[in-house]
Amino acid sequence: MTMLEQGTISIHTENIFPIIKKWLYSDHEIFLRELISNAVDAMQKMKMVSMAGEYSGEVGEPEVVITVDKDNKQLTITDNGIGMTADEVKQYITQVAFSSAEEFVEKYKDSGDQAIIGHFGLGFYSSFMVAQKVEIDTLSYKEGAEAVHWSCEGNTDYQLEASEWNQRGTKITLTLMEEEIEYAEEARIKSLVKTYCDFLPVPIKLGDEQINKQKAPWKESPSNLTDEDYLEFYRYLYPFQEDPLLWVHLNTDYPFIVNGILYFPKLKPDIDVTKGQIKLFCNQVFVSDNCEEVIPQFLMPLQGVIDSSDIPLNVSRSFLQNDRTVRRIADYIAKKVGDRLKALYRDDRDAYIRCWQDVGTFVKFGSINNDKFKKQIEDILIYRTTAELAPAPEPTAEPAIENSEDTTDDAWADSPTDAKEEASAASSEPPHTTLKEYLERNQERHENQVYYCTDEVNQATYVSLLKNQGLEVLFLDTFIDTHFVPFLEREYTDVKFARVDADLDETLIDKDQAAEIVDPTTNQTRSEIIKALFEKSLDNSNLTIRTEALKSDTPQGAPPAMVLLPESARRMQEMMAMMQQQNMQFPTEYTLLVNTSHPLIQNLLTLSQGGVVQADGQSPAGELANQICHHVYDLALMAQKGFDAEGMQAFTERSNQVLTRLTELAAK
Ligand SMILES: Nc1ncnc2c1ncn2[C@@H]1O[C@H](COP(=O)(O)OP(=O)(O)OP(=O)(O)O)[C@@H](O)[C@H]1O
Repeated sequence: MTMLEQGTISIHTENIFPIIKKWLYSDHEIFLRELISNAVDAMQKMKMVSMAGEYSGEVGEPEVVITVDKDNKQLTITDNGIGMTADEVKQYITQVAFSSAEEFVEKYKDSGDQAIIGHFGLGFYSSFMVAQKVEIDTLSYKEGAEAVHWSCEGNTDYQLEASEWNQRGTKITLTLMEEEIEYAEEARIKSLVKTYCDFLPVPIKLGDEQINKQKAPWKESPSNLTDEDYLEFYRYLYPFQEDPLLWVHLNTDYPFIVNGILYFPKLKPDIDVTKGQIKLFCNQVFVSDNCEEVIPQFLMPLQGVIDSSDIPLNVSRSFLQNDRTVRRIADYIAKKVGDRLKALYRDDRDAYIRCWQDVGTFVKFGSINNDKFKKQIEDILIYRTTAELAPAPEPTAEPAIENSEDTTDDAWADSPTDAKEEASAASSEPPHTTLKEYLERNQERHENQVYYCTDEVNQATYVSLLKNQGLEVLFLDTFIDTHFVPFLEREYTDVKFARVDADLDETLIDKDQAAEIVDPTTNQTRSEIIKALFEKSLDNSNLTIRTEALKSDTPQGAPPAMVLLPESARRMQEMMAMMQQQNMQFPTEYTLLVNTSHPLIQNLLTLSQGGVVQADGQSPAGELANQICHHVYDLALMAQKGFDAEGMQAFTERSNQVLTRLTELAAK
């Protein structure tokens, strides 16, 4: 081989090779992505050169071929791209590539411990993280070009000589360092290609076998994709997961380029909302498994792909967070998600309600965190309700937004609220309503007062009590609602929110009941006697006994007793539990509301008054009344909290005693 040149790579600082070699151990693997990207670039340039008529030969089908040779610790990456002349090798590899690698390392050093997103930018020289020697054999497409061989052993000296390489394009040969021999394993290479280069638009072969998927659906026009295509892509990205609820196809090229498909997954209870699951790509090359800085925080649980060459990659995360384009891209994504939801609400209310349980969590989280998003979707925030509502309006004929190409950026200017505001119930789905509709509907009965339920099972007694008396209850029963209710209160300062068990609405109380009539002999009302009876029996200073006659259509339509937890005390308890990451402790102070209209309570009063006192001072009837007081209390409490072991045992024992006593009486 004739030596063309022997030189010294110009360096401006100390040798950067040791830095590159040591650089972020866990990320050595990215060298393969960098080399394959260069190969694909070279092939795309070849295509352009040919299209411009600057090359008359056969371009051929582009492909990247990788070979591994474990015995010789070698890995080669070959492309049939544009190739390089000796001058270009000197210019692009020894000068440009080196100085850009150097610049990158400089920048990295400045950013201290801050992780640099994607580590793009290190380029060709990243191969020195794994190779003790890197060789290039390349033949340019240019007429009369001669093949050249460049080699460098990870120091500042390189050789450039003639090469026997006789095909257009470039072969990079890495002789791996001893400790990097894993990159001569076929399985390792396959998995790296699948991770980083799966969607590159040219076949990548390991020997004869193509190992990348090649089709990037997010680059397609949405109108060319069917629902099945979107689902198939999701299943490919996230195997063994339930199908997503809906998706949004992002497709814009002005004022920034963003393509992507975002999926709303079914939410799992243990989901970590702080951990992103969206894959970030740059020109179809995988960059990172999280793009927390790029997508708004509230959309973090979304899945899918974002591809943008406008997101700066070789910068620190904090730089990225403050980058104007990145912020605008984040806004764009949030707006598209909002548009998609509004289109679904408008076009298919049933489908919207069906996925609301999961999607609603994102939307509520988004409303709390992002004012623009809140404004965009506030009219489509819905709540399941106990009201029986008329069917939803027919959908309009406007096309769904996700299927429209997008080339505009109104960067979330005040978006028009085009959602329907009429009744939002659906034929086959449980009725749902917006808050505005709720307030309007109930203006007469309970103006600016919202009753809500956080646990349909435990609060069933309360819900049916309110419902039976014509009061409408909203279900705010997802984990985000603990934060969402205070948020709504801040938004609607005139409106009061009370959980169904917080207090009694005046309309539930029957004011004309006999229980309030004063008995001239005792000078007490029946209500006062019942109160005293419970106070004495339960003997619990933290417990307030309140007696009221509850309205009911049938004698046993309202429960004999209920536990009321004051709204503010309960919320305080919830907040403490959240901060300490513990289960909520039951508030220490609360009220037992005893329903004086209930036959059980009326019988109890009679029982407590009518007993014969025995010689030993005991009154069997009085004792039974005492036990029944406890029992009534336990039953009311049971709706609110389970028993501990001791409580359960006492409850069972007492139940048996009461039943025994009652059967004795009945048998007499
Ligand atoms: N396989 C190849 N075929 C043709 N030219 C190549 C090839 N690999 C590298 N080059 C040339 O070397 C230059 C430097 O490559 P390098 O990977 O360091 O940086 P880059 O690709 O320009 O940018 P990046 O930092 O994003 O990787 C390329 O711009 C290209 O001109």
